[in-house]
Amino acid sequence: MVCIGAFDGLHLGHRALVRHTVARARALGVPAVALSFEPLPREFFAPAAPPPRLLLPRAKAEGLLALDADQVGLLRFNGELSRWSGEEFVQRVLVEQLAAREVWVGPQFRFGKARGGDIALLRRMGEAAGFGAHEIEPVHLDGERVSSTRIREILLAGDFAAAARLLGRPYAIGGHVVRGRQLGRTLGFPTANLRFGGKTPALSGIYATWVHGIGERPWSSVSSLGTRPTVAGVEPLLEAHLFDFDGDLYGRRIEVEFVAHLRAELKFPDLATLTQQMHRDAAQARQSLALDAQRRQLHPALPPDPLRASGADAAETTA
Ligand SMILES: Cc1cc2nc3c(=O)[nH]c(=O)nc-3n(C[C@H](O)[C@H](O)[C@H](O)COP(=O)(O)O)c2cc1C
Ligand SMILES: Nc1ncnc2c1ncn2[C@@H]1O[C@H](COP(=O)(O)OP(=O)(O)O)[C@@H](O)[C@H]1O
Repeated sequence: MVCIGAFDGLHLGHRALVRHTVARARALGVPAVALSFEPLPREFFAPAAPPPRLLLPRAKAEGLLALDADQVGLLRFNGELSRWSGEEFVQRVLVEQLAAREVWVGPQFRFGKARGGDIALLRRMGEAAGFGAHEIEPVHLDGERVSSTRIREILLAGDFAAAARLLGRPYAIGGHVVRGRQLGRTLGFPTANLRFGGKTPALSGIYATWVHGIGERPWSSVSSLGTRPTVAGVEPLLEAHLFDFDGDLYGRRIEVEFVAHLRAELKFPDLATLTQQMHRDAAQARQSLALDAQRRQLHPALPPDPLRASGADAAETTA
């Protein structure tokens, strides 16, 4: 049993597809395989200006496993794969490599050279090769289709509550804490830094955040996501300053959950001016988080996140 998709975000639509595939696999007593591509085809074709990503590759793979897929295949999307026709893709991957019994895809799924392959091709080749091909119904919320594009727009607008409803969990980015220039501590704002490995994050700015993976409870924090123009940075980084925390986080796996957008990233004339602003950001973040904590107590709306494992081994997602 195989499902295929870009799966960026693992939103409600993706989850419905994977869950359905897993249920069919269990019914037929065969393994459930979730197939995706890395880089995403759109990243491969636009290396200079890659489209923003909701989910990093590792988070995607972990998220698919957390949804009970038995195997996750991330096909390396390179020059060769990009030249395979739809027919070649079906023959080589689905028939020869995976011997699929059934293949499930989302609405409007396209594959193969020039996006020439579609559900009709899957059905035609499936009849000849002996596998079934099916498309799941699109998932709607509030009268609109759930899509990665819609979620990117909502995140950019800073509406994290709406994004959480479409994702089925709060938006978060996870990873291992790396060393930076060790400047933060001299400003009074040490920050745990996460990198994006050449991917373009879907967000930019300063945020009130909860950090998961430090203790039992989410840790209140203020985070900056951007290239740090004040210190002539280039690479995008997510930096979380944890309130009332003192300890070594290098190498630790954390997950940063976004709660509120505070402001855009700016280029300051000097570090003193940046630091003054960071104090204001911190005060604002504490306020937002206090409100968020209250709201959650009153409306514990979201179900437990299957993508968020316990503690430091949390899935790298929104994840
Ligand atoms: C709350 C907060 C707000 C920030 N805002 C900006 C900003 O507007 N512009 C900028 O260039 N860097 C900003 N930064 C990033 C700092 O430049 C960075 O944390 C500092 O250079 C320390 O870097 P280091 O972790 O490599 O030591 C911000 C960081 C935090 C924690
Ligand atoms: N309150 C805190 N918030 C975030 N990191 C902290 C905090 N206190 C100590 N640290 C540690 O300090 C490191 C960040 O210090 P910083 O001077 O910004 O160095 P770097 O440039 O390497 O990120 C973090 O990776 C973590 O190990």
